[in-house]
Amino acid sequence: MDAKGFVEIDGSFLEGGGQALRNALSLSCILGKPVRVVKIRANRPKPGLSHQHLHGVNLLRDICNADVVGNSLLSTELEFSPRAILGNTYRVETHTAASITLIYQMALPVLLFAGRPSRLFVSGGTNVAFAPQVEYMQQVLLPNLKPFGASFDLKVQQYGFYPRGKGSCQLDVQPVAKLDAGQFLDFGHLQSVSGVAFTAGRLPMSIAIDMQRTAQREIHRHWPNEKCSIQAVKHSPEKAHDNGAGILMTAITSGGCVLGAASLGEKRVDGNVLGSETSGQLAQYLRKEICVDEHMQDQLIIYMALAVGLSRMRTGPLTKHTRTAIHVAEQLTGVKFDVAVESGGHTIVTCEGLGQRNEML
Ligand SMILES: Nc1ncnc2c1ncn2[C@@H]1O[C@H](COP(=O)(O)OP(=O)(O)OP(=O)(O)O)[C@@H](O)[C@H]1O
Repeated sequence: MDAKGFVEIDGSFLEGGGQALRNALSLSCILGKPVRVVKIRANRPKPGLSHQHLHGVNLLRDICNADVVGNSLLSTELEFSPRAILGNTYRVETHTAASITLIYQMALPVLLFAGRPSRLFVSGGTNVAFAPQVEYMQQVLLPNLKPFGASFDLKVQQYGFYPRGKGSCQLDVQPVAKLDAGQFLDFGHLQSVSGVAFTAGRLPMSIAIDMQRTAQREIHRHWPNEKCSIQAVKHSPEKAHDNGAGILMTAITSGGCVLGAASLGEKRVDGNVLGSETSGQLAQYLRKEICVDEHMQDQLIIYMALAVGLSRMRTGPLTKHTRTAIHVAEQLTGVKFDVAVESGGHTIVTCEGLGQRNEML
């Protein structure tokens, strides 16, 4: 902590993207600790706050009635001094394709420690690159938060894609008194694979069907006896204004693990390629029998750090995002994460959480 009482977080460390900022500010609100984040997104081609990050910062400012210095577009340094988390209804209109799920990623842990239920409307992109697709948040993040005793309800009012955005969602969050420790160690065996392959706008339903068939065929090739059912949909014009295509596949195992893999169509969309890439990614997780997928890893770190008791996850090699999340969580909470690499490339991440209580309830 410096002389002015700020904990300084170096945003260029490891991944050097937006995640260090999101985790630092969420923890700042929950712990009531002022933070200064410097060198924000230093490793990105256009460093500093983008629309998504700026809207997230201003949202947390409103949720915590915080004092903020440096909250402007492309700013590379920010001081954030939170007050109590009250909980309310909030609206964020990004007017861009800023990722709605990443704004939710920042606000969700904070609202779990609010004094009353909250509702959060955000407009922007629901399915955009380098961020969880909204279906991933609903079908993979939500069940992975269950062991912590945390939950939310997420409704999509309108799907939105790059470059125009125009998506909108409603997130409802019930506060918790505390987070329980999460155990993600027992893979068991594969029980079923489900998911959704979608198109929207001018992209025809046949692309969704190609994604669906290829993805199902690949899973059945390796696991002929397990159920694999991917739904193919074309969003109506009322649900999505623009062109978009993507797929999310979710695997559930007998040990209670829920793993996801997702892909998004870019300029030229080949449904067979998207279906094959996504099922290939999921099959890799399943063959390795890991309990937490590559993207869920970093998203669970903040919950493990705050929980009461020992959380453990069995995953693949740690991503830079995860190591960044661990670094930020250790700096702000004082907890220690233990990372053990096992033969076969498994990693066991263990953390005795801070045992944070919700002072507002
Ligand atoms: N395909 C995916 N499925 C699920 N989650 C994803 C996927 N791709 C990225 N994520 C998650 O989105 C987050 C991205 O963090 P990151 O810091 O890279 O993004 P960002 O804030 O948009 O910053 P930047 O623009 O600086 O990269 C991470 O939590 C990561 O796990």
